[in-house]
Amino acid sequence: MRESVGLTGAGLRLGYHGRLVVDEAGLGIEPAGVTALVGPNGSGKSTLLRAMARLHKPDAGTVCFADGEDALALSQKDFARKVTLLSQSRPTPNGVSVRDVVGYGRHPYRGRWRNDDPDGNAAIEHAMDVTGVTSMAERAVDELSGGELQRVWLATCLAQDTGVLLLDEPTTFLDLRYQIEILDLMRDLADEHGVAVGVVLHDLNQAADVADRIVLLDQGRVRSTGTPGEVLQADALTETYGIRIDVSTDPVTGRISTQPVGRHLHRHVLQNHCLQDI
Ligand SMILES: Nc1ncnc2c1ncn2[C@@H]1O[C@H](COP(=O)(O)OP(=O)(O)OP(=O)(O)O)[C@@H](O)[C@H]1O
Repeated sequence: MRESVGLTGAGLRLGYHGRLVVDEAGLGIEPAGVTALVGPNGSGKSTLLRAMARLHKPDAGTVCFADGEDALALSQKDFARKVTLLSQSRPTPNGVSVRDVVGYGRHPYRGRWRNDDPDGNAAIEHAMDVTGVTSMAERAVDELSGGELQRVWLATCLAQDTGVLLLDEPTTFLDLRYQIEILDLMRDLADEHGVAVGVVLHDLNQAADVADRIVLLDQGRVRSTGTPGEVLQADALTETYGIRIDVSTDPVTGRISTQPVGRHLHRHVLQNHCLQDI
């Protein structure tokens, strides 16, 4: 992996067609760490992450590397050597093999000739290996399932070999095994390779398990930033999501878990009461 210096957004105002959807947001994606962005639908998570990846032009604010370098001023190629984004949806090319799609990740290192990139093949094979797609390397990507395709796009990002890795809901479409493997992979990249990982997650428990820091967005504003224990507070979550959310911490492991309480859960309470009455 390339050396990461982290990526910081400050005072970001982001909108669509004059409608402001993110206001004065700050976001630090620290090196050797995982920063999770959480919040309700429409709170601005994807827009903020896309702005950090230069895919959404801010109306105001800055995006800089931690050494002060202005990320918005770099050439496309230089930026792509430092930052990559796994976005929520990408157009699926027809008839292109998995290996070739993963190879797209090497575009910042390629000049006119393929042998301009001596590390390319090893990076592609490694990315396919850690995402479990090597066995489908010769298959066309348009024939894959949603979860298989998600892993191929993740491999493409990993092949890009950047110090900053941004992921927008990477566990969507994935079965339980691959959800957990992607969380493990994020941690390994941060812990062993110093990568600065920024990830949008809907599952607050996954965020609590994997992240060093959590940023909670509420209607386009950063409501709180801090460790999982600091941000995942029952009152703040209940207010932000508009549904009762209980939070508990395992006294032995310290693991935090959040439990949204819906009406359907009353069924279990009623059943238990009935059983006790028998
Ligand atoms: N291309 C677009 N054009 C106009 N408005 C948009 C566009 N994309 C998003 N928005 C609006 O911007 C706001 C923030 O959307 P965004 O996708 O950033 O939220 P999010 O927190 O990622 O939501 P979700 O959890 O549903 O993915 C929403 O009100 C959304 O309707």
